[in-house]
Amino acid sequence: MGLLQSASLSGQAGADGNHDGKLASAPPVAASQAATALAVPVVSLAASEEEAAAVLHQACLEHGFFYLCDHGIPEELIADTFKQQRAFFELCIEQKLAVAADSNYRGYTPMAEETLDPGRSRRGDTHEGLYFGREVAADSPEAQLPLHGPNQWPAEELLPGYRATTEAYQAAVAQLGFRLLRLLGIGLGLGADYFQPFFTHPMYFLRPLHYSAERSDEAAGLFAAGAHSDYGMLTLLCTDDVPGLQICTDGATWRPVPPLPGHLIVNLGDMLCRWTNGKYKSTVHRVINSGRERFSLPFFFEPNFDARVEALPQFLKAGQPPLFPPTTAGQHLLDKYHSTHAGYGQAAGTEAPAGEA
Ligand SMILES: O=C(O)CCC(=O)C(=O)O
Ligand SMILES: [Fe+2]
Repeated sequence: MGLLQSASLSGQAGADGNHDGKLASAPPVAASQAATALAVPVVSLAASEEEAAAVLHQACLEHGFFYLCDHGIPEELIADTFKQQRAFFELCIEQKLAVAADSNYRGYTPMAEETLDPGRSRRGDTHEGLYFGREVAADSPEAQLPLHGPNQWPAEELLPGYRATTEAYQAAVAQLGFRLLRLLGIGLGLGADYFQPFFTHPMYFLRPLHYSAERSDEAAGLFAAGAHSDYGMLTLLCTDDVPGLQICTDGATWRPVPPLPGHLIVNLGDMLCRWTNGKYKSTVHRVINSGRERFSLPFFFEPNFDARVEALPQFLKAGQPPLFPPTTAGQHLLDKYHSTHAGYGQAAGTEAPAGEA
């Protein structure tokens, strides 16, 4: 699919919500409505930066979700990365727990450890996952920061090629993140390099996920991934061919964003919403499982730990306070990990950081 096209998707009404454009607590339950078609824009990286930035800007204003094509990550690398993740998740629990998430929250998080929508869930989400951040040597001064340090890799003898493949995919998708940063700067009229200084030591995380085949049951409070907005700047998501991702853009209806072969799904996180004082959308989404096992590869692209995230002056109306209090990228991430990961406080041995309003 080329530039300026959009994928028109019709959806099934599900649990309903109310996303008010602010950062996402999950939408409250409301009456069901019939779903209408939703056009998800497609940004092509084969177009000029100006053209691509214009489509991206529109997508960010509308739903904060778009498909990305002509992204340049080889199909074979994607296929190998999924193959390696499947092999990891097929290991027995003891082998997986050998790389259990450490004090930097890097490593394995078991099934149901995460509850993305604690208000509505009765059990943890039906997925297990792994966090791999930007590799930081244990003796680097950066390793003093929360969430920073060496990654934990399964033994090479156990999963030959796992680390090399996963790192190659992570490097490729991180490069894409930097390309999208340029488009964001152009789209906002701030200049292609505007966001670069906030990403000199980015906190990015590849998070291979495995969803069990257990059917989601909204009434019973069981979700594959509960309703949430993403915490960072951008999420670049690659999924297998099993649908499940849904977004709520109108406060009332959940609509599917199905996988499209050769395309990544990109969505904005909270930090862009904060920087633009709500002008760009960090849209609530979730994963509903209809009975098939599913694998996905979200890549969370986040600014430097100490990057200050606050509304840029051009997005403030005279005399009006910003919608969100200022924070830092690191603080926002820690706040979110504390509220959604059962293991975070324990593994980290940290005190809960001061919450934000
Ligand atoms: O697996 C998916 O399709 C989405 C996952 C997601 O929303 C997340 O991990 O934040
Ligand atoms: Fe998400």
